[in-house]
Amino acid sequence: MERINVAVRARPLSQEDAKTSPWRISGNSISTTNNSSKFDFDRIFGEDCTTFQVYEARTQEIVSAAVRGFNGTVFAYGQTNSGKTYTMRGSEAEPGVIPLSVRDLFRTIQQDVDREFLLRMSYMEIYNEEINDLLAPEHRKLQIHESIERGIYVAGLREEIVASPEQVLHFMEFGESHRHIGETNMNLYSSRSHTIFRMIIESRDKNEDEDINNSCDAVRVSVLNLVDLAGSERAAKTGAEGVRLREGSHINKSLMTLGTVIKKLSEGVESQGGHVPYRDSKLTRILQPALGGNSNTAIICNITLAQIHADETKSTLQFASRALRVTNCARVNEILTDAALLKRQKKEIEELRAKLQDSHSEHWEEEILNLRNTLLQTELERERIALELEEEKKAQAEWEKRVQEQAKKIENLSSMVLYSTRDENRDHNKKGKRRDTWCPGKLPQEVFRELVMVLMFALGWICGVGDILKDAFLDLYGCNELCLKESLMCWHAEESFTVQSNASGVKPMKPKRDMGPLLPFEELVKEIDVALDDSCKQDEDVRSNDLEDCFLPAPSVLLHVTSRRKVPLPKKKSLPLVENELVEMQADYEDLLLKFETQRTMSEIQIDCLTRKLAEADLFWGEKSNDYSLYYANKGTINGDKNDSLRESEAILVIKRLQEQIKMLEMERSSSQQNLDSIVELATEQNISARNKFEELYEELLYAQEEARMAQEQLTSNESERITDGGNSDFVIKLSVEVQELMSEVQNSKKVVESVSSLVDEVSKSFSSLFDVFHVSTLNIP
Ligand SMILES: Nc1ncnc2c1ncn2[C@@H]1O[C@H](COP(=O)(O)OP(=O)(O)OP(=O)(O)O)[C@@H](O)[C@H]1O
Repeated sequence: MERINVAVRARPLSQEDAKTSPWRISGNSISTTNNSSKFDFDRIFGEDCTTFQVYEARTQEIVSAAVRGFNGTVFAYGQTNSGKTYTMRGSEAEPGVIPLSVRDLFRTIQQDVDREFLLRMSYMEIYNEEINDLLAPEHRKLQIHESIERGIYVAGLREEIVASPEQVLHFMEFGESHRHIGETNMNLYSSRSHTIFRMIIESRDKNEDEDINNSCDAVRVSVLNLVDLAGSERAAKTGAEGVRLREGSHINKSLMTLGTVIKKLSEGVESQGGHVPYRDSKLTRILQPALGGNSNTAIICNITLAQIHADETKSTLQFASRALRVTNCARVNEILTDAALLKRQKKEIEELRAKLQDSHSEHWEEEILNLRNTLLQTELERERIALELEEEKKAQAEWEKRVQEQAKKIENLSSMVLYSTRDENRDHNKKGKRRDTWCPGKLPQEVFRELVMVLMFALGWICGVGDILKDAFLDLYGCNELCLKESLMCWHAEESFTVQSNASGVKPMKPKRDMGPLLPFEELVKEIDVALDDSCKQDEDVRSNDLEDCFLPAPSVLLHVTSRRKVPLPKKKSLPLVENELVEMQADYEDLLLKFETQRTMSEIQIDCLTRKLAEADLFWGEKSNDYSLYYANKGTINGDKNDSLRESEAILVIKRLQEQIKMLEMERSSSQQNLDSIVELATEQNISARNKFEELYEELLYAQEEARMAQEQLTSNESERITDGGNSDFVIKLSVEVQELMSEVQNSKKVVESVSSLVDEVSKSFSSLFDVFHVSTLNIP
């Protein structure tokens, strides 16, 4: 965007006018002497300035830009007799802007060796709102047209190809001779029309033929308008009457329209979508591109500083001030030759086709396949987790069953021990019938209980489950742990047994027994036999002491009552049943211990596994379930005896929760599946529609290609005509429009594909996040 350049040129004054001038110029400012008005411009040229200086200031640059392909317009504006024609056309003594521009134009072209130029010129006037061709005087009342290719143009206006400045000036002289000039009171040679001198500059790169694919095959076409406007005038001053009055009326009217257009543009009406009355006059209509359009524009406002023309000068300065606020947007005007246009369109079609193929549905099919694979993997993962959960549940049930069986066996064994002791009591009762004892019935039971306890503990110790058997025994017989330890101490004591009886003060009778490895079951049985034998002997001793009453000694004491080993006659008579039971017990115990050990190992492994998974589940559900966290946090305070049952409860609880999780995940997965199905369906529909669109576009492209080929053939045959009159331009324009439509359709299709792509991306992201949640949840499933 560039502002219109506005310069002011004041014509020389007579000495009298200079004395009375109300204006004062200071730099680029002009003001009235009483400071009632002040204006600033890009440049103000005083009466001493030459036309060349005016030309140099801005017009020279515009001409240079025109050679490079930018449109340019320079026009002189001002009241009549202010020096517009003097500035634009000049004289032999002082050439005006037009001849200076023409010479500069050719000079610049000659310096550009890389491009070849074709220059044409036209010269027209707008007289009484009629356009006359000054190069072809017979061409009058020409009409203004507008087309995509040429923009606004005067139809039928002659354009002479020129090759030198002299040729241009010659045609210009010819045109001037047909211009309407009339005498008024103010100007002997007053311009009665607006004249527009136009140079059309075409150029193309000289290397185009060498490199046919080079983008420089475009032709630049720029227009340079140099306009000498008729001056605004007041009939009272000019004394115009009749024809002159009518001319002045048209001049003023068109200048007023120009002023209105400049005013609207300076107010930004056009940029706000408002109406700018370009069509109200032929002048503004022809100059439309130069006013707020595609052109570098400069206005030279000619003024006179005489007192008598102060109002007109002020009006001109106001117009110039408004013009300062108008901006244009000049750009290089590149057009393509028909062949180049076809070539470029072909290239664009190839690019579009490549883009279409790039965005082919294979990509989406691949995406859908990936999504389906992901879904399948998720399904497999879910099934695997469900199977693991099922196996875990089975293992848990089996473990519970084994624990129950184990408890039942322990119970059965306990009952067997009880029955055994009962039978023993019965045997002793029988014995009691034969002889008196100090404690009939009591002693064998206690002794037997002690022995069984020791036996169980020893076996348990051997098998590594002493603690469990100890607990079972303590539960069965209600002994305290101290008692059991005492027994064990005595059983394995290194020191000689000491009789602890207060009543009899029994002395040590058994020698030291060396501390050896744990006894096998047979030796334990022997020891039991010895103990029983000793107890029987003690019975006899007690009886010999005639003790009527008895006290119940501690089992451990009774075990150590005597160390004498006698012939075990009584034992053989009293303990056959016990021996059998012991054998059975041994077998049962061994079997039980084996099973128990196996189960215990399995249980420990399962418990470890469950504990680990519970810890993971705790991590996952810790935030969601405070109750469970609290429960789990308090787990450590639970007695060791109930660890297994608690862990079992925990495992059941976790399994239930995990089952709920799985149900939720299955629901989520099902909803995800539905979403995915709908998305796949949508994507498939979009894909089909994109394919259809592609096929349609492809057919249209083929059709366009065919048309292009035909056009090329036609153009080849009419190559000579094509250069001068652009006979196929309409067809090319039509083809260009069709290609534009195709491109827009392709763009639309791309947008559809992009929208589908973004939709699939979003779904993929949501599915991915859902899968992550699912995956994290499955990590917590035992
Ligand atoms: N800067 C100047 N130096 C010398 N003479 C000038 C200058 N400007 C104008 N003149 C003289 O003033 C007279 C009027 O100038 P000119 O015809 O260019 O005015 P104009 O604005 O074109 O008038 P109109 O609008 O009536 O055609 C001419 O005789 C011209 O030589």
